[in-house]
Amino acid sequence: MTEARIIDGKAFAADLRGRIGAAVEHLRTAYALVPGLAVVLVGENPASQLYVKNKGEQTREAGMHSVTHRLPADTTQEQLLRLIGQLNADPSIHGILVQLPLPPQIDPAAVLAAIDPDKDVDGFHVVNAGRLAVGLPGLVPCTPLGCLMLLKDVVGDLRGLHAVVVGRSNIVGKPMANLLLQANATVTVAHSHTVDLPEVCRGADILIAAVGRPEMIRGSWIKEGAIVIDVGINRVPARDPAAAAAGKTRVVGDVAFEEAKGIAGAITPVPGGVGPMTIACLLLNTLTAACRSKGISPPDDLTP
Ligand SMILES: Nc1nc2c(c(=O)[nH]1)N[C@@H](CN(C=O)c1ccc(C(=O)N[C@@H](CCC(=O)O)C(=O)O)cc1)CN2
Repeated sequence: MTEARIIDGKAFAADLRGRIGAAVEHLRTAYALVPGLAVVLVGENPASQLYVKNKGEQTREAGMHSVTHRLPADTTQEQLLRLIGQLNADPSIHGILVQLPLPPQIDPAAVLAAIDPDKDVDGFHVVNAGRLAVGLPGLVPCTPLGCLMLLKDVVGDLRGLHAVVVGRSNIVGKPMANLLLQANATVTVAHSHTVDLPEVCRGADILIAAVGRPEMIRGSWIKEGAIVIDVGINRVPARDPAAAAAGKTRVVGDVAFEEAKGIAGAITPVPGGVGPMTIACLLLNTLTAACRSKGISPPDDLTP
């Protein structure tokens, strides 16, 4: 039995960010255009604080204009909507992202609906969801876009392959299914009501795990040679009991990696797989939004 190829999302994302940086430099010299990204964080969720810090750093490293708005946890929906209105009207900002989750007094649907769809670099606005569903150019959610890039790097052509997406969220599962359909895969979307989920998964040439449940997908659910893309990022107690008792944690995916790697043909690790692609694709979407705002074609060697 051969071990699966480990798909190095961290290296792929670093290379993509380098290519985005080169494209940004070209935009600056050829068109005097500097793509700008505004990230809005409400509250003090520690994981969100880290993601937002990384987004700012990586945006600047790519040569883009970066603005971060850190708002207190008791910010009202009205205050947040006012800020979004200002960012929509700001010509130096081509991409707007509101970090999720939001505090309970704020309705995320109302906030996402307020972002100009052409600046919606998260791709969460219903206009962009609709564009993706009918195959029109729009902005595509970053995590599924990153998964598609990794998949295409491993298999090239997805035509006719059976892809099973486990999870049907608006942020990952549904856009992922639409992207796979566009790539001519045969797509099954499985969820909490699916009958005999292990058997459904065993039918997959490509298995996308996006359920948010630590190590739920076992090795025995995977077809030999399948490509497994693990979107899950779950914090569980550290392996060492003393460390766990001291509150230390580790990150695992939705797939039982140690079991799966002996069966799959290729698999993304957690951490270091899909996660780093999310921010790289955010930069890509910002570049795309900036180009479109000036009627410039985005460089096609960057898109999957
Ligand atoms: N507005 C948005 N909010 C959130 C999104 C999003 O795409 N848009 N996604 C997640 C958080 N996220 C980016 O915002 C994100 C998550 C994980 C990673 C990452 O690189 N993860 C590392 C491991 C990190 C760890 O150890 O905790 C990895 O997988 O290697 C990047 C970005 C929710 N909110």
